[in-house]
Amino acid sequence: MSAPVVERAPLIAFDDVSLVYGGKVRALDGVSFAIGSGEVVGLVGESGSGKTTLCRVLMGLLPASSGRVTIAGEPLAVRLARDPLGFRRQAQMLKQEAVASLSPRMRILALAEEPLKIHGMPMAEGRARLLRILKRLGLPEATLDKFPHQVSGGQARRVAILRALVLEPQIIVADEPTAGLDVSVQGDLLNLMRDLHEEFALTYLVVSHNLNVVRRLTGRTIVMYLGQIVEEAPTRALFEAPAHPYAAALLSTNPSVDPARRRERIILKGEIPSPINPPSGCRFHTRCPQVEERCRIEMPELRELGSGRRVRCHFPLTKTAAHTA
Ligand SMILES: Nc1ncnc2c1ncn2[C@@H]1O[C@H](COP(=O)(O)OP(=O)(O)OP(=O)(O)O)[C@@H](O)[C@H]1O
Repeated sequence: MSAPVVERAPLIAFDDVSLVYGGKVRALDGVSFAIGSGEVVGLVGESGSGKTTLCRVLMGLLPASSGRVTIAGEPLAVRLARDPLGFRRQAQMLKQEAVASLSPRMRILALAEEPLKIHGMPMAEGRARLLRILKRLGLPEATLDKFPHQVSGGQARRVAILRALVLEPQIIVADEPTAGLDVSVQGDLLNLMRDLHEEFALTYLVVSHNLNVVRRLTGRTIVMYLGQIVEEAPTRALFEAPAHPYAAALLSTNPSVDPARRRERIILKGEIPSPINPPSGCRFHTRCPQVEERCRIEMPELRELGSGRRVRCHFPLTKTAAHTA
């Protein structure tokens, strides 16, 4: 007799999640996705598409207006009520501003120990872990005696990673992890993040305007437009042939090193509309290069297209069309 199949709940699941600010700004609108333990998922979309809001809901900083967020099968609201500090350890956010917000009067050692104190973790054990991670991050021990302004941008970013990793998190939400760094330092940081993912068995959600960051780091990418997921696909497949016209336009702005893959840049008309008064039908129809009558009236569902791809479009691009778009 074969063993019963045990369905494991995904580590992170959003089920029809909406978030409305102040009763009228619908920043997230029916967002559903799942991230399995150990996955590295990218989140892209232009400014105002709802990426930061999604991260804040995931981190339990904003309650969803409707829908359900679950962490390993448990509703996030229940988890936060049951074990708030446990969840704050389990899910860490790496923000670009995290470095700037480090207290300038505290030495790096005190800054790195601060999360351990806040979480009441045993100091001796925590410090041993801190030193181990410090070394793994390629930071000399002398760094601990310095103040934040005495280290380079790349090192400061590592200090922020150190502060997150001492808490032994499982989930890392990285918001623009390489923004503001020199290109060579960016590459090092991405390599480091990739190694840490393996070594610390982390699950990443990577938010970035820099599509190359997402391409290098992630296995799957979610594309958002005006509070909705418009496409989700394995990263490689998405970059090769986006199926949603918005994804195609967004990715066409990314310079490809491979001339065979270079596409013509698709320039979208106008700005992203306001989520206070979103367009009827497909949210993207006001800017879509191949809009049809149906798109103005009927909102497309997020449909499975096979091979792990979901697309919210009545007329998804075929592979050939995407290449010649
Ligand atoms: N506190 C708030 N109150 C009202 N509206 C808000 C608030 N925060 C964000 N918004 C609006 O919600 C929408 C989504 O914003 P969000 O910051 O999540 O987008 P984003 O994709 O993260 O943008 P960026 O890439 O610029 O960070 C935008 O229209 C924004 O103006």
